[in-house]
Amino acid sequence: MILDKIVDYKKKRVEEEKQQLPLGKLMEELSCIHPPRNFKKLLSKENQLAIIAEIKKASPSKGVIRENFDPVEIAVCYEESKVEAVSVLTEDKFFQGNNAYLKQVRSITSCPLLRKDFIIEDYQIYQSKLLGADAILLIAAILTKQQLVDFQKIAQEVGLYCLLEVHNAEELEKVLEAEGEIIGINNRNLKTFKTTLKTTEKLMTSIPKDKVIVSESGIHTRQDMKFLQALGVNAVLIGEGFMVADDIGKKIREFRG
Ligand SMILES: O=P(O)(O)OC[C@@H](O)[C@@H](O)c1c[nH]c2ccccc12
Repeated sequence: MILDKIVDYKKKRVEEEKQQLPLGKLMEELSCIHPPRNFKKLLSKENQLAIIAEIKKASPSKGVIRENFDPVEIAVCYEESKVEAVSVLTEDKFFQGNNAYLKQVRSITSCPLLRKDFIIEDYQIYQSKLLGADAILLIAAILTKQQLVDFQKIAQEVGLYCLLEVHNAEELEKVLEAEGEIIGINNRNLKTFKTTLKTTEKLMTSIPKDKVIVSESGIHTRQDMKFLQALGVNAVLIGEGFMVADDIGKKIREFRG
């Protein structure tokens, strides 16, 4: 499965990164770090579907999605369009992201930033903070319940929100037991890459009302937005839908209606 491949590569990649900047040094640099921008509050506005807009050049299923890709230019556009938060893909092999994008984007926007990557070790959490993230993604499919608990604790200590991602009932149960507060439902089946908003519809019913719910992937139209809003979702995470647009600002206005 693709996730296994990504995680194998990630393990090697993190080892290289540790060589370049060992944990001890990284922690020293963290001592004078930014307070987080309030990711959670911005996603839980009443009567409004919040948008987390993603900066994503490529994906394993689609290859390159946006040829003329300038992360800073996209971030400026997202900010001008007043999205609630921005997600920056930093995974370099399968999504053609880069850690540097996060740093660059932070300096030019005041939106809260989600680091979109495959976190499998403590090291990456501290690194996310140093790169300028306000929130990190924790993917239940690749982490144990204990890791979800431990990683959330570290994130809280350094001042990072966590978006806990699930795509089936077992993963959701694990995330609820780990007491995640912001839950992302990934509409993409990671084996077939197919997306269906029914995944959100189905899993939503088992999530307590006090959680913030984000529907992720496969959101392509104003209709999709309306459907999710009617379900009571708090926020949507959209990558491709914006990345394929020539005029991203116009696309966002269209989605908002
Ligand atoms: O481009 P889409 O279909 O709008 O999807 C965005 C986002 O949900 C997707 O990029 C994503 C969801 N979970 C992930 C985990 C890792 C990498 C990427 C993702």
